[in-house]
Amino acid sequence: MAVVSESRVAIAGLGAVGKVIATELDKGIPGLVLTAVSAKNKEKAAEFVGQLERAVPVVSLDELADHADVIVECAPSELLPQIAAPVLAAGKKLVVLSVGALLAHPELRQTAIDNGGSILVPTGALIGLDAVVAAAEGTIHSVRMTTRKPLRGLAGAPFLVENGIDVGTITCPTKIFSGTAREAAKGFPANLNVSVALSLAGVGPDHTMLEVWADPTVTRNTHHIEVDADTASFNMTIENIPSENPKTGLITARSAIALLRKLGAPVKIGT
Ligand SMILES: NC(=O)C1=CN([C@@H]2O[C@H](COP(=O)(O)OP(=O)(O)OC[C@H]3O[C@@H](n4cnc5c(N)ncnc54)[C@H](O)[C@@H]3O)[C@@H](O)[C@H]2O)C=CC1
Ligand SMILES: O=C([O-])CC(=O)C(=O)O
Repeated sequence: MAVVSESRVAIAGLGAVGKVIATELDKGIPGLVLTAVSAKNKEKAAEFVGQLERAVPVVSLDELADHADVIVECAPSELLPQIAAPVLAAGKKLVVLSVGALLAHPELRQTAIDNGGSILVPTGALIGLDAVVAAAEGTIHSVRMTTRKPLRGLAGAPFLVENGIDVGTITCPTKIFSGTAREAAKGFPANLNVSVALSLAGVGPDHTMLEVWADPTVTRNTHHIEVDADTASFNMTIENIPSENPKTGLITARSAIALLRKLGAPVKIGT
């Protein structure tokens, strides 16, 4: 019988997403083993990994590639190039949650190509990327997305600060942004990664159109997508329960875990 070796997984960022992924890896996912984490607060991280069944080292972002075959990026978006460059230069796999930051760093794709690395983008907090990727094999005519978030799921976004919008004063559903996924990535780097993932699956960041509503009547981060293609038209909605980070839906970590599980699975479901 063939001996299947385990892939070593490291996590960059132990926040709402990273802690859940680390915990699930520690519980056991066939073919995968957690081997390192990186965190801003090393003492808190050491305490966290100390509670795992199998403690792992807390290392710097630059060292992650030395410890693992697959590195999961779930840190603030501005750290993406620092995390990704050494991983891809070492020809390893990088799972990216801060998808929006990929647009500002197209050089990462070339680093992956030159060194045999790969960038994996999970569906994350969105829905339907399997169908969008399939439709993109033919011709997609249009992709539109509408996001509604409770006010605390949007607070502090650079677009709001730059435009003097105080979501705290909003008392009824209010459209606060209309534009492309590329513009959303700049204006909402911690809130709308999903729109960039959708754009990369389909017609690209300059042709994926987005509306964002600050909505005091919703408690969930809600994303609705509408796709019109030559093979199908479809629209879907996901209502995400916020995690300990109100900007991030609980399903985000689960999507990354499902992607990791699929890496080593003998049967892989979905495009
Ligand atoms: N692709 C998608 O569908 C989604 C993507 N996201 C994105 O995923 C990323 C992670 O999200 P969350 O876990 O909710 O964020 P979070 O803010 O809860 O966690 C980020 C963690 O990174 C840590 N960190 C900060 N500086 C660091 C450094 N120098 N080294 C190591 N760690 C550092 C922070 O202390 C924090 O614990 C964010 O960029 C978020 O915008 C979130 C939701 C959906
Ligand atoms: O969890 C969500 O609703 C989406 C999110 O924060 C993001 O795309 O960055």
